[in-house]
Amino acid sequence: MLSVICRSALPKYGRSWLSAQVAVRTMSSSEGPSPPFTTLAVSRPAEAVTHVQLHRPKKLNAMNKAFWREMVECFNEISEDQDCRVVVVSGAGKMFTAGIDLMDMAGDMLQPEGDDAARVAWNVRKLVAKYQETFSVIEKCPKPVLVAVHGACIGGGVDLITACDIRLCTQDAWFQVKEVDIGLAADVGTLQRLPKVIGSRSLVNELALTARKMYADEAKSSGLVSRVFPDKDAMMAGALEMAGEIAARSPVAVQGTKLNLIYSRDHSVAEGLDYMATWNMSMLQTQDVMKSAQAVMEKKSLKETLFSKL
Ligand SMILES: CCC/C=C/C=C/C(=O)SCCNC(=O)CCNC(=O)[C@H](O)C(C)(C)COP(=O)(O)OP(=O)(O)OC[C@H]1O[C@@H](n2cnc3c(N)ncnc32)[C@H](O)[C@@H]1OP(=O)(O)O
Repeated sequence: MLSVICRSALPKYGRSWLSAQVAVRTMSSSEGPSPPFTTLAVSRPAEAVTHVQLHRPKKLNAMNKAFWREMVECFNEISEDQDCRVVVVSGAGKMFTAGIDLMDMAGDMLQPEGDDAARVAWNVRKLVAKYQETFSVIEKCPKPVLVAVHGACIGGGVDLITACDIRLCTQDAWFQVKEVDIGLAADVGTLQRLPKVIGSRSLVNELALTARKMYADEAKSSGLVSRVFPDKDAMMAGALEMAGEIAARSPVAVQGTKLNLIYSRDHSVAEGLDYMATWNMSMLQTQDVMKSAQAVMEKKSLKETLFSKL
C-alpha cells in the first residue's frame, strides 16, 4: 500500500538542483495525511527515498492513539518496500512534535482495565510494550532513518528521534525529556537509547531528571544531532541530499551496515565481530561488491550504478 501511495504521489526525480528544490517543496507540502493514515503524510520526494511527515500541525503533531498505531503500520510497510532504500522523518507545521497527546491518551494511561491489581498490571504492561513498538519499528527497519527536527521536540519526540539512525536539526530546535514533568518515568525508549547516543551519562541524567530544554548548539556538541541547519528549508534540502547519497549505494551494504551498527551497540566487540562474520559469509556473495568496486575504479558516481532491489 505504501509503495502505491509513494508511486502515485510523485514521479521519479532526477538529481539536478532544480529537481532537488521541487523535492524539498514536496517534502514541506501542506497537503494532509496520506489515507488510510490520519497522522502521517507519506511521499517519495526522490528515487528510493520515503518521506514520513508527522502531520497533525494544528495540534503540534501531538502523538494521539492513531499515531501510535500508524507508525507501526507505516514502518512495517517501509521495511518490506523494495522501492525504498532510505527514510526521512520530519514534522509538519511549526514544530516537530509536542509529544504525547495529553488529551487523547489520558484514558489509556490513567484508567487501565482489569478486574484486580494483577490484571490491571498485566494490561498496563501490554500497553507499554505496545507503545514501545511504535519507535522500536524504526530501529528494526533495515533501511536507514534520518530525522529532521525543527522547533520543539518534546517527550515522545525524544523517544522517536533516539530510535533513528541520523539526527539533523534547525538552529531553532530544542529537545526536552519532559516525562518527569507529567509524573512519568519515560518508558518508550529515551532512557534506554539516549545514553547510547550521548556520551555523557551525567548530561543524560540531568536532562531526564530535570526536564530542562536542550537547544540546538548543545544538541550538536553533545552528539544528539550530527548537523544543525539555519532553517527548515535548508535542513530538508540537506536531509534529502544525504538521503540521496545513501540511496545511491548498494542496499546490501547499507542495510547490513545499519543492522550491524545496532547489533554492535548492544553487544561486546567480540560478539559484534562474530555476528559480522556470520552476516558477511552470505552478504559478501552479492553482485553489489563487484559493481561498486568497478564504479570506484572507473571513477564513476555510484548514482549511475544499478543495484538489484532488496
Ligand atoms: C504512551 C506511551 C508513553 C509516552 C510518553 C510520552 C510522554 C511525553 O510526551 S511528555 C510531554 C507531553 N507534552 C507536553 O507536555 C507539551 C504540552 N504542550 C505545550 O507545552 C505547548 O503546547 C507548547 C510549548 C508545545 C507549544 O505552545 P504554543 O503556545 O505554541 O501552542 P499551544 O497553543 O499550547 O498549542 C496549540 C494546540 O496544540 C495543542 N497541544 C499542544 N501540545 C499538546 C499535547 N501534548 N497534547 C495534546 N494537545 C496539545 C493545544 O492544546 C492547542 O490546541 P487547541 O487549543 O485546539 O488550539
